[in-house]
Amino acid sequence: MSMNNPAYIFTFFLLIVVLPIYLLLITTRKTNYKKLPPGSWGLPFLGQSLSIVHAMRTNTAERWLQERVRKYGPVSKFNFLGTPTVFLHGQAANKLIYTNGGDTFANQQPNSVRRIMGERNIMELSGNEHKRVRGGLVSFLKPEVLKLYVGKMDEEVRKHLEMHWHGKEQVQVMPLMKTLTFNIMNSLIIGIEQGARRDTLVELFQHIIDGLLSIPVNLPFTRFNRSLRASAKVRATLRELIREKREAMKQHSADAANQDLISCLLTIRNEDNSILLSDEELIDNAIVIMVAGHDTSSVLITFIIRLLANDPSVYATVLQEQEEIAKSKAPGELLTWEDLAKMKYTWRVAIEILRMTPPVFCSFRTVLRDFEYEGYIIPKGWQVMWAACMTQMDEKIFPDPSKFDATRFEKQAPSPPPPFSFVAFGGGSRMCPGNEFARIETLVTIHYLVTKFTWKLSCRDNSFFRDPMPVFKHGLPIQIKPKKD
Ligand code: HEM
Repeated sequence: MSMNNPAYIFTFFLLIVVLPIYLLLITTRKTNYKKLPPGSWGLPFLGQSLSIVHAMRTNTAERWLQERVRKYGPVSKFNFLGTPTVFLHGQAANKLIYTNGGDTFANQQPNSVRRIMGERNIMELSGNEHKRVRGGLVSFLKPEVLKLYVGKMDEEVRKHLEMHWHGKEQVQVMPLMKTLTFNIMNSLIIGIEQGARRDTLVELFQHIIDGLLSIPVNLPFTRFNRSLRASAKVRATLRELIREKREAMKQHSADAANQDLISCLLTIRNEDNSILLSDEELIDNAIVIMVAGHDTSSVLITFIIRLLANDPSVYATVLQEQEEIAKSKAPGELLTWEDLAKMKYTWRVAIEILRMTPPVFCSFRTVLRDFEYEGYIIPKGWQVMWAACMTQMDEKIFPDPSKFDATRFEKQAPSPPPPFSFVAFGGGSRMCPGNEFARIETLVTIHYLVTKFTWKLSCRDNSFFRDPMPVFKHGLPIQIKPKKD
């Protein structure tokens, strides 16, 4: 082949010029990207959103995540609802997320959640803003204050049983527990008593919840659109309610101020006498609390009712504990804070249920600055996602994780779970401030259920799926019989 031959010139050009440039590009690209976590971006825009939403709806989401971990390890990237996301798994990852200050992670929710719940809701805020709003909410949700409301919760539970359980042979547990916990929240958080206004809010809040993890496409008839419209209507109702409460406080100040969370927040002032929370902050946070509070607790109580129907030994121990407390009360006497302190076994049962089936499946943070974890770079602007079930069902931490064992959480158990492994209520500065509220309403409800009724499951399929909260396919129907007094 002559040196002037065009084929020779072309080959020479390839070897001497193009190949070195190609190799240079490849290696540079490798250097820039080699530390990004493994995983694929999936479909344009949608990424893996449809696949994970489908896994939740078929109750295979835990398996979906476990397969990711098997394939890519504890750190992997994917695209969720249009945002580059890194999925982190393990106790060390939980610790990293819960203990890192506001400079690495912001508690920004997916766009759909932010638009529905409002920009000023506590889950969107960081640093001092978060501290201020959280401080306001905790001033009502702390045990010293909530202990004064045990009687009010007791009355709500009894009213509920009177209206929806007594005189019935069959009930659907899941919708009823939603009604009950929603009514408790209505009474203690926003202070709306029974009536048409409450009934409208129940429906609107269900639309809000349905849209939270939906694909954020705002077209008529999408879930997201229905949720946004419901959120606007709830806001209008709460604005009106705040106006009424202010008016009532002017008339009979002290009484009206101590009725519920909103009234309590309306009275709290900063040192310079300015109001602690603006009306918009009050509204956004009342919505968050109503959503965060009623759906989670109703799921927990429903799981307990299912377990008590299926496990005679756990049922017998819970019943014995509750009957002893019932025996110590006069007819009609309300439960007290001290009674709840005696319900230790019942609460351990609840905690073990939260371990195996945490109502909150996964949580998110936004990455504020590039950081390195397990040898990978997680870039600023990405979203971090983690799931409580991943450590709570890890056999290295909780041996035989699929076995229900309420003794795991006994103080004297041989090895209590290590920190950041049981995270059903989250952790760190953002740990659920409603855990005490949830404990009270759960214990009061179970007390009256086991002492006043017996029940058995009346449907073969009592399975559930996630939407994103657990939903029982048939609402968990049960046959009930009242106990003789
Ligand atoms: C069984 C019941 C409940 C469970 C399992 C639960 C679970 C959780 C979890 C896991 C978080 C943290 C999420 C994260 O880190 O991103 C959280 C936060 C929160 N929960 Fe709960 N929750 C329950 C009941 C309640 C109740 C009854 C209320 C209100 C009365 C409530 C109010 C809140 C609020 C306001 C936050 C946000 C805290 C912050 O960002 O500082 N929760 N909850």
